[in-house]
Amino acid sequence: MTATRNRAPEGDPISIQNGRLHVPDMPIIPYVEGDGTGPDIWRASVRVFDAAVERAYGGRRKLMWYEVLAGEKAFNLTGSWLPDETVEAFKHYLVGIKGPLTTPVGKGIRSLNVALRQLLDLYVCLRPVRYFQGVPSPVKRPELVDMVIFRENTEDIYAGIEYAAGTPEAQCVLDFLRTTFPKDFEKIRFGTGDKVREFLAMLGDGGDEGAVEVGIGIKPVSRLGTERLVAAAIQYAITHRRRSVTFVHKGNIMKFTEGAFRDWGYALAERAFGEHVYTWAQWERTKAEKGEAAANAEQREALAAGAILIKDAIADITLQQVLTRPEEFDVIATLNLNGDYLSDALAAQVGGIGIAPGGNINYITGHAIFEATHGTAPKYANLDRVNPGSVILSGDMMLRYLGWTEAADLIIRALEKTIAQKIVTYDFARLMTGAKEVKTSQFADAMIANMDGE
Ligand SMILES: NC(=O)C1=CN([C@@H]2O[C@H](COP(=O)(O)OP(=O)(O)OC[C@H]3O[C@@H](n4cnc5c(N)ncnc54)[C@H](OP(=O)(O)O)[C@@H]3O)[C@@H](O)[C@H]2O)C=CC1
Ligand SMILES: O=C(O)CCC(=O)C(=O)O
Ligand SMILES: [Mg+2]
Repeated sequence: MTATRNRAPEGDPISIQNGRLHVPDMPIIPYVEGDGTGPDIWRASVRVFDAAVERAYGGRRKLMWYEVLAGEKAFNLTGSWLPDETVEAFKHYLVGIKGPLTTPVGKGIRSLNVALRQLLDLYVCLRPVRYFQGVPSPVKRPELVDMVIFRENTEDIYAGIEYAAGTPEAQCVLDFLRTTFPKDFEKIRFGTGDKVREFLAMLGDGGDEGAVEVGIGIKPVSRLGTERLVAAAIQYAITHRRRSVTFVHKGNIMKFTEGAFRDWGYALAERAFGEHVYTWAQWERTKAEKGEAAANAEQREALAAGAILIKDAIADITLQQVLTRPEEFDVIATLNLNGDYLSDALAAQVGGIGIAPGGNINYITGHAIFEATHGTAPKYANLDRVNPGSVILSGDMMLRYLGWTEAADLIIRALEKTIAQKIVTYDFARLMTGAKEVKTSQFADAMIANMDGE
C-alpha cells in the first residue's frame, strides 16, 4: 500500500519564540476527522469555526485547514494507523485539532490518542467543565459546576507498560519481583495455592491450577511530570483569577505514585509560586507549631490578600463531593487515570459528554492538539445525529489559545443562543420538554444563523 499524503494548503505555520506563540493571519491547522461519529461532527464544526472567524475578522484572518490522517481512515488509505506524516504535521504546525479515534479493548493497537499525546509530549490534558443555561442536567444546581481539570497526560498507567498474562514478558517481571522482593511478593499469591484450588472446586471446572495468569501493568509517576502539570494548573488559576487548585489523588493507597504527586505538588506550589498561593501543607506546619487557631488565621489572611488555596482530596471521596458540593472545587490537578474518570463524570453534571471540550497542551514547546472528551460513539456513526458541541467548544479553546478571542466569543454566544432557543441534538432533546431536535449538521446551521446580527 502506498502512503497517501494530502498537500498542505496555502498559509503559514504557527511558531513560538521566547514562550510566545506567533500566529499568522492564515495559520495552517492540521486536523484529523476521527473515527465513528468523527466525520459527521467535523463537517458540522468546521463550518462553525469558519463562520465565526469570517464574521469576527471580515476575511482578514482565515484558518487554513490541513487534513492529516489517523485511525481507520489512515489505515485504509496508507496501511498505517498513525502515519509519520501526521505526527510530523502536528509537530511542524504546532497547533491542531482532532476527532476521536477508536481504541480496541483488551487487544489490538494501543491508543492513537494517547500515542499522539506522548509523541508530542502534550503533558496537560485541559478539560474545562462549565454550565450553559438551559442545558438539561441530572443535578439540581448545575450552574455551581465551574471546574477546570488539569489531567497529567503522559504518565501513569497510560504509559502503556503492560504485559499480558501468560506471556514470557509477564513471567519475566513476575520472576524478577519474586526473586528480588520475596517478602512483598509472598503477600499476594497469584494464581497458585489453596485459594485457587478452592475456587476451581467451587466452579466445578477443570482449570489448570498450576498456570500463573497475571497481567502486569506499571504505573510510572515522575517528579518532572507532576511538577510541570501542577505548575500549569497553578499558573492557570493565577491568570484566570480562580480561587483554588485541588490535587486529586489516591495517595493513601498508592503512596509513592499518587501520594508523591500530592507531596511534589505542594512543594512545587510553595517553591515556585510563593505569595501567590497558600497551601494546606503550610496550614499543617503552622498548626503543628502554633496550633489550629493560628493556622486558620494565617490561611484567612493569605486568602484575603488574594492567595490561591492549594489543597488536596482523595479521589474516591472527590467523586462524591464534586456532586454534593461542587462549589468547593475550582481548578483540579490530577493524574492521568483519575483525570480520565473525572472528566466524564463531571461532564454528566453539565449536560453530558456531548458538550465536553478539551485540549492537549505542552505550554513549553507550544504544541497543542484540541479534541473532545468523548469517543467515537460508533453506534451513531454516519447518522448525522450526535452533538457536535464538544468539538465546537474544543475549537473555541483552540481559538482562545491562538489569541483569536473575538471569534471564540462569537462561538460561545451562538451556542448559548441556540440552546436558549431549545434547538438541540438528540442527547439534550431526550431530557428537555419543548425542544426542537435537530441533526448534527442542522445544529451547526442554527449556530451560524445565530452569529448573524452579532
Ligand atoms: N480522545 C478520544 O479519541 C477518545 C476515544 N475513545 C474511544 O471511543 C470508542 C468508543 O468509546 P465509548 O466508551 O463508547 O465512549 P463514547 O464517548 O464514544 O460514547 C459513549 C456514549 O456517550 C454518548 N456520546 C458520545 N459522544 C457523544 C456526542 N458527540 N453527542 C452526544 N452523545 C455522545 C453516547 O451516549 P448515549 O448512548 O447515551 O446516546 C455514547 O453512546 C472507544 O474505542 C474508545 O477507546 C473514547 C474516549 C476518548
Ligand atoms: O484513547 C482512548 O481510546 C481513550 C482516551 C480517553 O478516554 C480520554 O482521553 O479521555
Ligand atoms: Mg476518557
